Amino acid sequence: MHNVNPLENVQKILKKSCEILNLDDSLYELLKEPERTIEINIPVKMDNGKVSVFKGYRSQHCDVMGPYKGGIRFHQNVNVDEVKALSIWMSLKCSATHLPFGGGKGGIIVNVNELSESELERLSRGYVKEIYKYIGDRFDIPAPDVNTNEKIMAWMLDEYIKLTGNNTLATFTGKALEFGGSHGRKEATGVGVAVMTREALNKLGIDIKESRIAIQGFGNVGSNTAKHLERMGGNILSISEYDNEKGVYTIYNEKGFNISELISHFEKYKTLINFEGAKLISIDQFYSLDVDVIIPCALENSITEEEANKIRAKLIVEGANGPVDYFADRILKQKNVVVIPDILANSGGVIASYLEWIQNISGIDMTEDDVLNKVEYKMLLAYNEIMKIKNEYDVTTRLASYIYSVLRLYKILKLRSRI
Ligand SMILES: NC(=O)c1ccc[n+]([C@@H]2O[C@H](COP(=O)([O-])OP(=O)(O)OC[C@H]3O[C@@H](n4cnc5c(N)ncnc54)[C@H](O)[C@@H]3O)[C@@H](O)[C@H]2O)c1
Repeated sequence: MHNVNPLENVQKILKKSCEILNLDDSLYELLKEPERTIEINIPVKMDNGKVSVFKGYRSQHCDVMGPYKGGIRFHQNVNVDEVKALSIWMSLKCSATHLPFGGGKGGIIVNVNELSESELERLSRGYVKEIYKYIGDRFDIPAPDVNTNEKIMAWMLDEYIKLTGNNTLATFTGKALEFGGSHGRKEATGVGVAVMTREALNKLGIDIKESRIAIQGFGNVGSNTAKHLERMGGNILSISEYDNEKGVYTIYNEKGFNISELISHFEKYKTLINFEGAKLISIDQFYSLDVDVIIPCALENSITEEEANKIRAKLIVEGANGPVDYFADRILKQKNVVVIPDILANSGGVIASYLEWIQNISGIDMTEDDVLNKVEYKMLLAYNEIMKIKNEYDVTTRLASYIYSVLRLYKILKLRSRI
């Protein structure tokens, strides 16, 4: 069994796509690491009066297409390689979907469940205090990621404005509607994942109305993906979630779940267990389910060789970033399982963030329909272009997506004489 960290994971595929393109040796050397990674220590006065110091990062990968753009993650497993990898994926995602942004990502090593609300606020403001000189609406635009949300964005933006006097809303996206946020932003990633699932199923000759779907993670991406797949007629048979006390658990119903009821249940009880008609199954059973598609929407490396060997689904759509590791990917290829990669599948979030940024800068509002239609339009454009590359080079959808993104980055790097 191989263990690949997310940075090695993205570098391996990046290298392969650069080799296939065979353009310039320096292309891979330039793209394999971020332009800079900032490491910070954040002192936070805890409720008991003592100071705890938290480690945080901001990685800025490549700014040739525009300001760095990417979320900030609060998680106990955050580490520098993960943040770097996530920033590289952001560059590739922005390039694939023709956004005027480069890749960025941030994170703090913290278990949010161990902090009170006021400690969380001081930590969020403390992060901005350490990085405010290196972000800005034309330089680096953060957003939420795992365990961060519009409340945290409000604290961060407020702190940024206080420290800089630059009263712009456009420095952070993923904000509350009342504080410069955009209609449709919360749903956008899930809408995009659902649209990509529909297209890929269609290509496999499976009618979405007949489809059987399993989802890992029922947070922002997972729950909105489920909601929109249900709207399109898909049947969600199984969902795997994580609970601080119980660990990973999985629910299953062969007839499929009513997603709006499931979302209400999860909001109310913070667990999917005891939902009417939900049978508990093991995680091994989850991966070997007789379903058409598995949609991982939790964290990186959920699907390693072990899980890949069990998978019977014909399609994997990566709602999360980096959920299938490099070696699992090779097994899935041998098994003819189609994988729609993260840099394409979950790009709806950054597209909506781009539209939020445009609204903040221009002062012109968009409706939810404006935003979600634009998300779908841009993703379908990227999907169709990537399918052409897939056929031309006879490669997997992941490699085709990388080739497409890297080629666009190469052209602009060349125009700007950076290589
Ligand atoms: N939120 C966005 O707009 C967005 C956009 C693009 C990519 N992503 C990526 O999607 C992934 C999920 O992000 P999110 O915003 O939905 O986060 P989230 O915190 O809202 O949801 C993640 C969910 O996964 C669950 N989970 C964690 N570990 C699990 C495990 N081992 N098995 C099953 N469930 C598990 C958590 O309990 C949580 O409910 C991340 O990789 C993130 O980087 C998010």
